[in-house]
Amino acid sequence: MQLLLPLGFFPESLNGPTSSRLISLVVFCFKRLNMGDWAKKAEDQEVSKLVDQLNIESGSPYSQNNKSSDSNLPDPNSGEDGEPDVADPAETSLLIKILGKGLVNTKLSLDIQQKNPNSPLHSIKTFEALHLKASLLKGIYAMGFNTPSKIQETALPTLLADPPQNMIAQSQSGTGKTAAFVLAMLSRVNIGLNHPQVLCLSPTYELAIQTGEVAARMGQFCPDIKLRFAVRGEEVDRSKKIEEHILIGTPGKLLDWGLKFRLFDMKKITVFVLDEADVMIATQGHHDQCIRIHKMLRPECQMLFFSATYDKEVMDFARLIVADPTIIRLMREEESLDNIKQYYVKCKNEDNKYNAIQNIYGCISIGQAIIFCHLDQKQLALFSHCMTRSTRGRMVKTSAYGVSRCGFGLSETRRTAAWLAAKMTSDGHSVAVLSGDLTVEQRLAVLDRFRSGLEKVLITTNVLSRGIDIEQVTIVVNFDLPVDVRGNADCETYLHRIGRTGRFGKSGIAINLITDEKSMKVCTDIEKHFKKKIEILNTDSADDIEKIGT
Ligand SMILES: Nc1ncnc2c1ncn2[C@@H]1O[C@H](COP(=O)(O)OP(=O)(O)OP(=O)(O)O)[C@@H](O)[C@H]1O
Repeated sequence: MQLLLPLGFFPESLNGPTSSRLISLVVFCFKRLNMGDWAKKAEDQEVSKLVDQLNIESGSPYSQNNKSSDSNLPDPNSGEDGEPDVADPAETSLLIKILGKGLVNTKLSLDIQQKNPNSPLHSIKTFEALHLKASLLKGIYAMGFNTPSKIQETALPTLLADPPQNMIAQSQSGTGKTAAFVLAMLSRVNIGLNHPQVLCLSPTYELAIQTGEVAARMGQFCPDIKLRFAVRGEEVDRSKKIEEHILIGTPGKLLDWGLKFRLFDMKKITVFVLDEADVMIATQGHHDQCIRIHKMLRPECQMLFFSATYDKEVMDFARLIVADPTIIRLMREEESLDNIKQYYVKCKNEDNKYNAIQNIYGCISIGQAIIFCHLDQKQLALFSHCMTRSTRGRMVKTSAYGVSRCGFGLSETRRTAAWLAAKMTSDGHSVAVLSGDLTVEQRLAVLDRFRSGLEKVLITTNVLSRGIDIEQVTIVVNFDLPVDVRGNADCETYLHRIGRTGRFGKSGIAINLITDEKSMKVCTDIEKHFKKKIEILNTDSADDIEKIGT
């Protein structure tokens, strides 16, 4: 079995940090090989009937929104077509029946949840039913996936269909979107052709690496499929065309390689995946780069957009640039998962916020925690400078260590990750800080240490709000609630942040720390937006805290 490891999967020419990551990934894949899980197959008659019904009633398994395929892209700011906020209910009601139900009980085991037709993790069919290549099926089972989740079961037949169909898909955080599009990417590769055929764009370095790791694991029995990361720090020989089949990376790097250096031909791309599509469309820098790439692709290229959230403008825009997409959407109240219990804590001031965290830690056992802060640029720059100097490239006890060494201005800049990290460290917690201001190597090192459990608390910013998949995270704390530039609730970011816990049906806790009317209003607006209760938690009461931990 060891001989089947995906050595051929890894590009020969990789050097730098990513290649060593790939080596450890081989080891990782090897460790995780679990061929004992082959057998389990769950069929649920009732929901199978629903799907059959769906086929009959809609004439197509999925909603079709036949928008223009015009490759002359419209002005993203002009969006005046007045489309409804959610997809036409008549078109999507059946889909929503399958996808939209929240998880019902956080305490149920994964298996039970997957058998529950009301759970978005419920599987209607088996992976075999998708008629995948045997080597891919083997990879899926080796990852421990027995049955597809709802998004996988619903999306994969369309993703794998011939002729290829475009898709704009939404499913809640941690329900298996990445695995779905990665499977589609791997299935589409023609190993007879030695050039890039699949592009997968991620908003951050970490997410690109994580997606590549999923692809490597899933493709571990497909040694001929080659993948390459197109991320910051990844060197490329400009005199040689890229030969790997799949490129996963950030838009800027892919644009450099494809357009500036012409190291591969965009016209030969057959699958284009936009992960976290809404942020890729809505964020200025990403938007421009993604659209430039998109414009260079052939109209026949399969476009796959995935995210847990799409606001109206983003969805309208996506529907304009993706020709005839199959759209899988959730209703607003179904976007947040019931397995993530949400609370808010009223605090008098920043110090009091810290006390709330202390009290929670004192009363319940927490696997790993992610704490989201707002960091202003000045603080970040100073903090990062201190860290670089104090650690000399090594990431040991990163943040707090660096902070104390450089004498970070604790008094007036209390509301910072550094301040929080220092305080938590002095209380005996093992803490790491990850912000967009670190070098990519530092960021990856911090994340790796946290992922492997060396640090139990990760203090971070929105840079890690999306996609990062760490099973052991049981609690997410919004030390500062996410707001947009005008100070209004940033509901999408909130949902992605809390989605770092409660992965694939596990139970999770999200805690929002509130200090004033402004932050209370943000919290209430988020509650109203998702139509999901955020309960008050009194962290001065051990009894109350214990209740949330049960
Ligand atoms: N069919 C499956 N069976 C068991 N586990 C699965 C299955 N599909 C995905 N998973 C696991 O569930 C976790 C979440 O999956 P994934 O990261 O694909 O979710 P996502 O929807 O992309 O999340 P996000 O919205 O945060 O990006 C991962 O650890 C993944 O390995």
